[in-house]
Amino acid sequence: MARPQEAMPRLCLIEDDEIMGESLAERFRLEGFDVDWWRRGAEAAEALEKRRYAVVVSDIRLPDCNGGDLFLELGARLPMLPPFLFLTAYGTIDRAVELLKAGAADYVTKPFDPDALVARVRSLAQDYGGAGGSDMDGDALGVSPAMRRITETLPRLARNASALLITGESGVGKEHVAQFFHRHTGNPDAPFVAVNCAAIPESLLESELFGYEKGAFSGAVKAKRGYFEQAHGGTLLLDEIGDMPLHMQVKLLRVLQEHKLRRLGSEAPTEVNFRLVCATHQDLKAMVDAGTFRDDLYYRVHVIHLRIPPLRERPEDIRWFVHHFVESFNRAHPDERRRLDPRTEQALMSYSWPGNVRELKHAVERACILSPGPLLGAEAFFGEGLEAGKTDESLSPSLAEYLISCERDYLRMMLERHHWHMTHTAEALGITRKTLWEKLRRLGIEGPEGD
Ligand SMILES: Nc1ncnc2c1ncn2[C@@H]1O[C@H](COP(=O)(O)OP(=O)(O)OP(=O)(O)O)[C@@H](O)[C@H]1O
Repeated sequence: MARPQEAMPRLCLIEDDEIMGESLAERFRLEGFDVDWWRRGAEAAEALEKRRYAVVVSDIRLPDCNGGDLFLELGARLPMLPPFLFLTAYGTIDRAVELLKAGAADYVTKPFDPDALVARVRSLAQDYGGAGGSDMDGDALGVSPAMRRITETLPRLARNASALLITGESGVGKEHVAQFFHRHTGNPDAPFVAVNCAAIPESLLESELFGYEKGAFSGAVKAKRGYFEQAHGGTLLLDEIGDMPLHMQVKLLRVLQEHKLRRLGSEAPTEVNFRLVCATHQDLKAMVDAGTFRDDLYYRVHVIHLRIPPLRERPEDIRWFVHHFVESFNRAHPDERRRLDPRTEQALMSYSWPGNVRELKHAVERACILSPGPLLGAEAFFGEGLEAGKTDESLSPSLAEYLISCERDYLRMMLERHHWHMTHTAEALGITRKTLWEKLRRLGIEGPEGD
């Protein structure tokens, strides 16, 4: 099947030299990029304002301006810039280093190895969000293969499935995915009702879910529709379904089978029809085995199961989310636009994010608010101890450096344990070989002979 158009990474090439530009444009097109080639800085600036690119490859010396000034000027004006990679001649290396400090992604010195350049550009495009197309809009769940698969599958499930089970650690985005499912059911105006089963006291759960008639119990001064009824015609999310007590599980199953319920204090049945999304961070199968979750309900809700991987298993999404949340901040605060220092990105990607997307979102929001200037440095995320130029030795190494060194040591230990067998090590770590390879490259870990 043809890949959708936006899956092709869009490259902005700024190069005035005809021979160099022609050969780069051709090479990148052959490599599967959708290339826009601009000879002048002004044309490129206009395009960068209008189109979304996955990556920019720019010469520093251009006929109408300096590529570095163009980058700085756009960075100050636009809410978000794709990664900039500069092509530098010998005499412009100092300038390229300065640009790195100002937030550029990388530079290569002419003459360069075209294969290495393609590999670097591909990795920047992937880290940033691949296509540079519609990925950053509200209808994407991430850019990792796992999240792309889920994004592609969900609309079909939403049209056909009446029940869905979403599992994953706290904060991975289970409720977000449930809302995405609901938006694609074809009736976006229908109700979406989210209930956290763990947050409702057991004694109130039945009346909250089933509703009650006036006078059904001492506090029932007027009739109330329960969550099941409120979700009628729409989607009901039962979050933390593993926390539902056994006696309520029986009642839930009956509602799912009969599509009817009786409010507390009522004899008359009320018809209810909703799509059910259950979410949990627990292992329901293990709970069935332990007798704390009913097997008949398990089979009823488990028809379609989506597992949302933790962020540490999909580092591509870390950078994508950071940009996504910075962009949200910039939209809300157009006068205080922020952008990321690439060195900060590396530290963010090396951290394991135990609180997943929720923790990352809060960290970005906090960093955007606390950062004194537009460039988000590591100190905004990890504390004042990282402030550039700080000399207090007691604050060294920084948290980011410490986290990176922990990760480096851990990977080395795992590699040694698996005799440096990449596939076995990646499996043991629960990540792909590619992710492992990228981590080794990023952390500067070489094979045993190079050590
Ligand atoms: N794809 C996404 N795009 C934007 N924001 C997201 C995305 N996924 C998650 N978030 C945000 O991350 C936070 C946590 O997400 P969510 O509440 O869906 O996680 P959860 O897995 O349901 O957590 P819990 O298990 O604690 O209930 C929310 O603020 C949510 O808006």
